Amino acid sequence: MKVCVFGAGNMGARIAEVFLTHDHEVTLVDIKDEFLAGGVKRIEGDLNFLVRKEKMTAERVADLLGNHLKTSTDRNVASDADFVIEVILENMELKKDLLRDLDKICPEHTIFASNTSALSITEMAASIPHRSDKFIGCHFFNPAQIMKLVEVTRAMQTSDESFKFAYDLMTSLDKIPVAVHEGPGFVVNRILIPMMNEAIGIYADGLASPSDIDIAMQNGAGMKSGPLHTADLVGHDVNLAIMETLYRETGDPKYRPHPLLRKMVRAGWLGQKTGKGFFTYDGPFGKEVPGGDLTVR
Ligand SMILES: NC(=O)c1ccc[n+]([C@@H]2O[C@H](COP(=O)([O-])OP(=O)(O)OC[C@H]3O[C@@H](n4cnc5c(N)ncnc54)[C@H](O)[C@@H]3O)[C@@H](O)[C@H]2O)c1
Repeated sequence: MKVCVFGAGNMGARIAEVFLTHDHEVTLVDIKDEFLAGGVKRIEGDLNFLVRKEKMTAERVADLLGNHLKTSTDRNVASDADFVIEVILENMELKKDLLRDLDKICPEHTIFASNTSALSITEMAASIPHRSDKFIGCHFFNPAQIMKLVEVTRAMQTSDESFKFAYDLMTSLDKIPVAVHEGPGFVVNRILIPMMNEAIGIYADGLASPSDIDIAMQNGAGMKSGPLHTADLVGHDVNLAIMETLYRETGDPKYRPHPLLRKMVRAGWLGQKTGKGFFTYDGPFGKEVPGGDLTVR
């Protein structure tokens, strides 16, 4: 199947990798060549890791990267796509603008998906009225090449055929799909992101260091990764956008983004992707530097 992934960032590159390693023809699209190069580098790094672990041969990696993965900065490459998934910034207007263009570019049969964390699938579907039945949320989790869950989220307009197509497609990618209806944050983020926001508040109140908050939740609540490490992995711009969506959509003050989360975004301390968040990393997407807990409130 021909798959176009829009957005070569944190999530898009890894979603492209999942399709690639399951024998689809993949085109990764972003607005700048440097972003595409960064995405391809991450895919290459993951596949070479599999070679070192003897889970993939070097020949297969060369074939996948050389013959089955393309990159482009031109939206028109989606003109023969069977499936497109948008993985661009968490901004409704940007997403709608892309979808309206793709609606004109793609063939009639193309199924459209969004990897949005919390925005309305129904509102996105409504922006492409004559194809809204073919629009669905496929919410992968971070890191997408490893995490099994995909929330397959129906817009009010999504047809049963499109839902079944997406659900079966996710199963064929060795993912565990769950069926979800439209709602801010869907299932996981409605629980997870406010919990991270609370962890940020606990730190800002001076109760414990970032490391100790995570150790507490790992060993007291059975979490594999603590809330602040997870928040750094997701990216604080994404966390803030999700909290704002939950707050705006529900009007419930329990979803108010913590002011420190806002400050982190303003400082550009977005977590792993910029090399600094509640922990310090040796560069963008780098390894954690021991003892690098945030000390500013
Ligand atoms: N970060 C996470 O843990 C996570 C998890 C699940 C879902 N998501 C969702 O996935 C989406 C992307 O998040 P991310 O963390 O990968 O963001 P990111 O900032 O790492 O990447 C976004 C990419 O989209 C590109 N882009 C922007 N406009 C574009 C356009 N018109 N066409 C093509 N590319 C464009 C940007 O240049 C950037 O490379 C968001 O909707 C986010 O909510 C994120």
